[in-house]
Amino acid sequence: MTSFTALTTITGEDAAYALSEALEDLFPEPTGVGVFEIEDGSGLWEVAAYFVEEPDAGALAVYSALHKAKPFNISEIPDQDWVSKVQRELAPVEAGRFFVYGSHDADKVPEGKIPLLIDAAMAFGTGHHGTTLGCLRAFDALFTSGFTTGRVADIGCGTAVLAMAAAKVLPDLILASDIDPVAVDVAAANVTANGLEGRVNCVVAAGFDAPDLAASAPYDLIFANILKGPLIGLAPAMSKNTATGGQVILSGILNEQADEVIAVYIDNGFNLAKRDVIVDWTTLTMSKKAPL
Ligand SMILES: C[S@@+](CC[C@H](N)C(=O)[O-])C[C@H]1O[C@@H](n2cnc3c(N)ncnc32)[C@H](O)[C@@H]1O
Repeated sequence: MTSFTALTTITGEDAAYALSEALEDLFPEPTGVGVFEIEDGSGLWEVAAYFVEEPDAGALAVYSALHKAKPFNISEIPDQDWVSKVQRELAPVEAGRFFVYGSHDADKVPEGKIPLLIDAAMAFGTGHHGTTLGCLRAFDALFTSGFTTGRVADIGCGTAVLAMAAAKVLPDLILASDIDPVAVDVAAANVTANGLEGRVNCVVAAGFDAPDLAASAPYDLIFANILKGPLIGLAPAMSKNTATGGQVILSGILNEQADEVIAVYIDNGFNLAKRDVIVDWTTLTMSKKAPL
């Protein structure tokens, strides 16, 4: 594991997103996972990994990538127990009927809320970021409006926060995938910690590229909280794997990118049903039209 400090004018998971986007431009394929501590006191965020393996070259690449986006200073720092450090700092999050909390806040779950236990680890999805929160709220709204059973997939599951929210309220088996094997291990541990063994199946896969995911398609609901580029790249597969009348909840989209993503999904057979903005981030709910 290579660790860097990043001195930056943007904060928290937004900084992590900016890092991911800048690095994605330089490296088409993920090559590892990096931990970046944002030195403004906002905490520590994992960056899905787009830098070369050798620390020196990696540091250089990260530095160059960041200079394209913002004036950053990067330096390598000694590794430490990042997970414990983050766990001490995270507060619980309420999202509609869901309450996402770490085990240090087990005594704070409010009466009547559906608890999702997620301890900070090496995967994205503690509920704090506007994209995760947007997806949880969009799902909460769908459930309220009558989506109480269906085939569900969570593409880019990270901690499995969205898959587990679905499994807590729907009777169906939920399929989840992530391209990062570390995230899938974290997801599986969270599924166990939440008593959802056998209810959520997490696999390592890019998009739908796994036999388990293909076998359960088409889906009535697909979550995909990944960046604009992967969302657009996956649009034909999302269309193929969504049942007529089914929904997709899309996030990881900066507000200024939303129109482009909507246009691509309309071209792939979807209608826009709902658009939610949380600070800089847009979450879209889109439904699959019947074929002409
Ligand atoms: C922003 S995180 C979302 C995590 C969680 N679903 C949430 O809403 O908080 C995006 C996740 O998507 C994964 N990912 C990125 N591209 C992917 C792809 N093409 N297929 C599957 N997973 C992907 C990343 O490894 C990362 O764990």
